[in-house]
Amino acid sequence: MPTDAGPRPALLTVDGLTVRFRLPDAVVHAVTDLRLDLHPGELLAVVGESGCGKSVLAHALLGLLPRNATVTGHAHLHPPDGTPVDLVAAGERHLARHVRGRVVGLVPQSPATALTPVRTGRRLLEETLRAHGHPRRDVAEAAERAAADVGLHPADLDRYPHELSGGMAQRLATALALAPDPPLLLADEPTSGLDRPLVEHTLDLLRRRCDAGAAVLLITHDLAAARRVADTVAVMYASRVVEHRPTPDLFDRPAHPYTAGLLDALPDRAFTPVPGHPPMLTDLPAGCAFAPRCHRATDTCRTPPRPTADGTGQVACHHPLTSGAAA
Ligand SMILES: Nc1ncnc2c1ncn2[C@@H]1O[C@H](COP(=O)(O)OP(=O)(O)OP(=O)(O)O)[C@@H](O)[C@H]1O
Repeated sequence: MPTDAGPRPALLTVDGLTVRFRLPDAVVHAVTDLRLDLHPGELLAVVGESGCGKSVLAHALLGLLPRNATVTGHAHLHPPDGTPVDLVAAGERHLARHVRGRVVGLVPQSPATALTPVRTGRRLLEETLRAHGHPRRDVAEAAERAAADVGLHPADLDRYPHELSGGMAQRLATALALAPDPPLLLADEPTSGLDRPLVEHTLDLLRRRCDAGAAVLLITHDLAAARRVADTVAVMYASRVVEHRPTPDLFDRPAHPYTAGLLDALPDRAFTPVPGHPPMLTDLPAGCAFAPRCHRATDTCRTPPRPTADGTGQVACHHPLTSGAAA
């Protein structure tokens, strides 16, 4: 995938990542054959309708899926000062000791449930900083600075998670993920529950981390947020990435009919929702999963389209919009 992030080697190379959940009488195809690179300094937004596999992708990268999940493929992480690791093959002990928090930070989608309930925000932040080697003498000051960065008042730090509003818990979770300064941050809907100024504040904070050299994978259903801060956008549909290209190209010349549909649904565009509903991930069609909703579908779409480079990025569609292919 070409990006403007320069020739630096990728920090993360995901290759054929596939996640299945076993249910008593079905298999959920949550992520299928996902391939992408993420470079230092790059902010990649992963967008798509609810249930398409975005959060499962983030959890698969951190080994945080429940026991009914099977993960295959590879996700090679190349930490700047560490040993490369395949996040899929690495065991729980390695991920817990060397990867989670330290090299890969996670802003979880549901911070209220992810925050340890018996510690105040201050204690959580101070413990996180100390666990990642921050000198004890100025840890208190560093915790307040991390809180201020996300717009939390020092007094808010003395509350327990259940005493925080949803937006405050969200900001505390963001501060906890950012505090160890990980080179890779997975931010799963980090702006949910925040009002507009705080949304922009948080997005700008993530952007600044990238500008300082970190890589951010931002999971969001908010296309305006992606447009504001992302270098590249990957569009997921029914467990697969169907289009991936630099942000301006994706917004100006979408190639996949689904991407074009998502953009048409924006209030400042046609404000028309994509017709129909996504398929059940337990019952995907053999061919293109978007075909039943697509006005361009033909018999060819009964076979699955392969991701194909088209000049500015990649699209997986038998009948891409011609404007999208124009490099
Ligand atoms: N433990 C599980 N067992 C079975 N299915 C699961 C499990 N966890 C997630 N899924 C399914 O995997 C699919 C992808 O879920 P995921 O949470 O990644 O969606 P998403 O794109 O992040 O949506 P949202 O924006 O609503 O969070 C969904 O169909 C979900 O129901």
